[in-house]
Amino acid sequence: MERVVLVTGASGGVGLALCRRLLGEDGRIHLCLACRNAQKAEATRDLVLQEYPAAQVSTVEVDLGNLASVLRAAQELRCRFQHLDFVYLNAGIMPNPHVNFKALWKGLLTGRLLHMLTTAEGVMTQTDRLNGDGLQEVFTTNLFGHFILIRQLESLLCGNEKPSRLIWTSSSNARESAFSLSDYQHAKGQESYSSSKYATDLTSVVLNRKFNKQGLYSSVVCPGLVMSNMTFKILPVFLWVLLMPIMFLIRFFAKTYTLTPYNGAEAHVWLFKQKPEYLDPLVKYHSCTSGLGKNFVEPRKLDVDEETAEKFYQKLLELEGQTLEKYGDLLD
Ligand SMILES: NC(=O)C1=CN([C@@H]2O[C@H](COP(=O)(O)OP(=O)(O)OC[C@H]3O[C@@H](n4cnc5c(N)ncnc54)[C@H](OP(=O)(O)O)[C@@H]3O)[C@@H](O)[C@H]2O)C=CC1
Ligand SMILES: CC(C)CCC[C@@H](C)[C@H]1CC[C@H]2C3=C(CC[C@]12C)[C@@]1(C)CCC(=O)[C@@H](C)[C@@H]1CC3
Repeated sequence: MERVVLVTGASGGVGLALCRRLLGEDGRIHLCLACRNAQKAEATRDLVLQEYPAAQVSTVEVDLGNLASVLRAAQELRCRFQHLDFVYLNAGIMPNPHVNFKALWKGLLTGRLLHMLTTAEGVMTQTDRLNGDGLQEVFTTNLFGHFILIRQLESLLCGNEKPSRLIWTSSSNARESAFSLSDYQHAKGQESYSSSKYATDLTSVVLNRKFNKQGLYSSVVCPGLVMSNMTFKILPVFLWVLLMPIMFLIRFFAKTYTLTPYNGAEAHVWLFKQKPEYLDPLVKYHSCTSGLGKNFVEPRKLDVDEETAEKFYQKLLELEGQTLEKYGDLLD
């Protein structure tokens, strides 16, 4: 029986590279591209079919930052499929990024530069805003929209003969100190991206605890630093081009400088080939590239407190309850 793979944020960057690589691994999968823009989704489908003309590729429209759109997409997917083998929860945003170059300079003097260049700790801030649902946009797009999506797809993911896999694109920028249970949407701070990725790690840990017995397995990956539309919003493209030789040099010391979306998708593709029972739920799988350009995957222990993870999960369930009450008319 064909395997069905759903990829969010499939229209560019890591998501698109992942779709191409997955079809290279197994041309018989049914690939469903989840994109917020229908035209982009069709263009992506055409692009993928040019490379793999015999592939089965469909599209579904979903704006992860808009909960009504997420509920409609879930309804559509429930009608189309009986089972989802893999869901790559990859779409993500980092709006209005600001780089603190002074901090990088200080890092050079204090010996923390390499750490800063790979995690952006103390280097990046963002300005977030409220979306149409009255929720923080980064939290909703990067985590909560995905959470609602998988919860609404539970019948396709849990309790079936075959296991199902969730693979979240997290980040090495995920940091406990950017996250707080009392402000889990990160309305007050300026590190909404870091907070949303830490929240992603917490969520994955609890999903494993609650759903492994029902055949659902969740993993988190970091694609490393990748040149994509997201990073092109951090610095102007010409500056990135000028910095490219330096970044290739940095890669000799920082293996997470994967730089291309193809390399960034290494951990996602590796997980596609693994048996879920053998994976560690408390590990993040990092895509890495050596100085000479060889790709590999490095597992690193997650920095999560399981009690905080459980408390946060309860808060997600509360917010889910409010969401479903608000959009009752969109439910079956
Ligand atoms: N680039 C990097 O260095 C790193 C990236 N990551 C993570 O990797 C993932 C992919 O990012 P990357 O490929 O680099 O960035 P891109 O900006 O290239 O891709 C992001 C994708 O997410 C989609 N997307 C954004 N907002 C929404 C939304 N509201 N609803 C549906 N889809 C949406 C975009 O769609 P559209 O084309 O319509 O904009 C696009 O397909 C993200 O989760 C990011 O946080 C993690 C670590 C490092
Ligand atoms: C490398 C150059 C010589 C200087 C570039 C300075 C900064 C623009 C980068 C240094 C560390 C980078 C970084 C990210 C963005 C660009 C930097 C801040 C990320 C935050 C991008 C998104 C992620 O998810 C993280 C894994 C990246 C961590 C490193």
